[in-house]
Amino acid sequence: MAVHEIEARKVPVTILTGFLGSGKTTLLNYILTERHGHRIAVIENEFGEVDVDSDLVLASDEEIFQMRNGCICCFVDVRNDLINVMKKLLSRKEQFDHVIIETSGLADPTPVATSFFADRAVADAVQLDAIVTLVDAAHIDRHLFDPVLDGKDNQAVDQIVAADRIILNKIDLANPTDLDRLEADLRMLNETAGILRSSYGRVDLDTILGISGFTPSYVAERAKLLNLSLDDDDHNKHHHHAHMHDPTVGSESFTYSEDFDLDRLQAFLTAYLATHGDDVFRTKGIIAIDQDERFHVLQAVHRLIDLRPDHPWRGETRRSKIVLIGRNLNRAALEAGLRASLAQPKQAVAT
Ligand SMILES: Nc1nc2c(ncn2[C@@H]2O[C@H](COP(=O)(O)OP(=O)(O)OP(=O)(O)O)[C@@H](O)[C@H]2O)c(=O)[nH]1
Repeated sequence: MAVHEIEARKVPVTILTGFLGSGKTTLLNYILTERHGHRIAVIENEFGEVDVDSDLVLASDEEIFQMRNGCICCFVDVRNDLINVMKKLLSRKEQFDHVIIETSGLADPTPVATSFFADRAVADAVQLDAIVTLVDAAHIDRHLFDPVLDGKDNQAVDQIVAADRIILNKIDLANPTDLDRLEADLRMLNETAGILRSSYGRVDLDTILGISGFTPSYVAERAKLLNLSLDDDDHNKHHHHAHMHDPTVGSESFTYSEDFDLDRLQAFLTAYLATHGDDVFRTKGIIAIDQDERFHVLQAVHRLIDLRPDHPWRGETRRSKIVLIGRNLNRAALEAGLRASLAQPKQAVAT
């Protein structure tokens, strides 16, 4: 069999990355609902203890695997899980023809990419199609030039450096001059990746899927920079010294079985983020609102809040989940504010 025929049977894998709130799930939903002829399996990984993302991904026929026990790029167990999920998927190869891995917003995609090469069976069966990095045009500056990370590993930068395609998203929130300047900054970090612009992730999918944009030698190069060995055992030994996330970033999650008062919750979040919005990178939630049949979806990126009704609760347990990710999160203040925003304030069930 010719080499190109063997190559042709490999399953393409796209790694979808981008800082917290840059629009990964929005793009994923767009991909999953567009008619593009691909049958896609999705593997998701998120940061934060309570799973909100799976509620935010639209129901579809595609397979969605959740990996929640840590950041995909950071923990060896999770990366082994990734290989196991991939092996499980590959045993049903006829059901899909493309795999998308959505990384957590705080992941460096390079170790995720290297994990494929660490397992021979997986390496033989899949082909990394591209690392696609979403960039939030309205908020990326504060992360690229984050003074707290001066001289340290910066995931927002890592994600751009590793990209084969960069999608400059949320162009509706920036003016054309800023976009041009931003694009020039991105070009300084990554000289070769194609840069696309979008609003709500709406790009021509042919420009991001099935592009064979990934260059394996680059993985080796980046792995070396990170002091990551492609050999599994070796990697386990050195991993913790090689690559750590920004240790100043953490998450707080809350679960409530009582309903919220919409106005009070909106007022509390607006006030909290007005004061702490520099430090709170991301807020997400699924919220039960008093006297409302519909669950509400809470999305905030720094101070920009979006809290809106979605579908009626169906068979699910009516219960709210909220996750905040950022620095200096004051759990006690958050809990007090959230509890005071319940329709009938009671004891909170913290997770
Ligand atoms: N104005 C505007 N908002 C957008 C755009 N794309 C996404 N959003 C909003 O930005 C917020 C975050 O989008 P997500 O798709 O959840 O971002 P994400 O990268 O998956 O977030 P994490 O999973 O936390 O890393 C949501 O409120 C989206 O509706 C856009 O192009 N313009």
